[in-house]
Amino acid sequence: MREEILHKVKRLVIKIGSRVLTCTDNGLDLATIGRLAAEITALRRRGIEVIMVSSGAGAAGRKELGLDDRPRTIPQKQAAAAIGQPRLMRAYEEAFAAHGHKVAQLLLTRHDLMDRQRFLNARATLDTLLHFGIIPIINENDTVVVEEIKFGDNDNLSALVTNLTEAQLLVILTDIDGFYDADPREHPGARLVPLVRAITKEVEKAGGGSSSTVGTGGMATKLAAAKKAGQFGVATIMTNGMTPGNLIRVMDGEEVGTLFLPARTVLNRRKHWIAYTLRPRGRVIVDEGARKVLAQHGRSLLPSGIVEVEGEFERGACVRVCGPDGTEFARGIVDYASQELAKILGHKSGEIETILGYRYGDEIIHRDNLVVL
Ligand SMILES: Nc1ncnc2c1ncn2[C@@H]1O[C@H](COP(=O)(O)OP(=O)(O)O)[C@@H](O)[C@H]1O
Ligand SMILES: N[C@@H](CCC(=O)OP(=O)(O)O)C(=O)O
Repeated sequence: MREEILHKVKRLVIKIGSRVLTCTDNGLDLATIGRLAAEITALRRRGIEVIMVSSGAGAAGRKELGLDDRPRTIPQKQAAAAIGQPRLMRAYEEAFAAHGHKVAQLLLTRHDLMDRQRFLNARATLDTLLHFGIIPIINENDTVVVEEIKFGDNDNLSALVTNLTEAQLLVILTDIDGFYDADPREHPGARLVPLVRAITKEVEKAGGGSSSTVGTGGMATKLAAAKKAGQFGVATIMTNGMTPGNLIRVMDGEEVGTLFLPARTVLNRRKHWIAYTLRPRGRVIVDEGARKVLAQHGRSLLPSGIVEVEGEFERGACVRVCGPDGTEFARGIVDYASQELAKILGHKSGEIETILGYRYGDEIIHRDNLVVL
């Protein structure tokens, strides 16, 4: 199975977690960075293009602020990242230069991938860098990012980068050997799972938070990332980045870490973007009949099936679609704003024009703009 997947890999996204890159006292671990640069160089020699998503800016900077533990406020976190990011890049630059390779920095926010034009600009930049044999190193633009436009963790960002770069594999290097069937801190008998065929609710339940003072999101965000990548048809392999040679072992097809297979039904780019890149602005609660036809028969959402609208949003916004019990089961782009929906919900499509005095169409969310999760 691994061989089949690895055989097709021409372009690879490697995500490296903060703990892998830092010493216990929070400074950058230059020896590890040097070793990873050597391993990545070996992959480049095999003709594989590598895009890195690297954490570690915050962890590398917090020592300079005299903080032993996690920064407590958002400005502290942003200040730590502002100090740490150039240090991190300098460390990579020097480590790769020793092997004759050049690196480049890209700092992204969710806005950059939500907006088609920015997305295409980022893609063109990455393609150009790869064309010139330069290794792009991506991180979230922590110093400017606000809640609204934050990815929040580099696991999810790395999954979106596989889409941006059309890579064939995502490798997540972290501080643990792979995915365990339960959070190993709470369950000492937990076992490593070498293969995950599908990221089911049960699998998600086993994914706990981070155990280190530098990591963000823990296993939960890694599972979310593997799911996102999987819905693009991209497999994820997660392994311990602190173990020398593991990256090479993974690419040699050895059974290290956990392989997450891609989903059987892959979402097209537009639907993936709706489901995972856009940020939902509100909720639309539908009745059981509407839930059924949307979820099972792939129909569009009509006003008659809507029972409640929550939040304020414009026409063209992304919203969560929830069943009568409030559970989200789909996401989509609305053709009507929340204020318009409040007037037409529960009515037949034919009544829209009479109620509003105009109409954009019969559907509230057209099936082309609707993703069942
Ligand atoms: N089921 C699980 N399997 C493995 N690790 C888990 C699990 N649940 C929670 N974790 C925790 O997730 C941590 C890795 O996530 P995190 O600290 O965010 O690392 P990174 O900095 O690499 O992103 C592990 O060290 C472990 O403590
Ligand atoms: N952008 C942040 C890292 C965020 C993050 O996801 O960290 P991690 O869980 O260690 O991959 C930084 O560089 O400090």
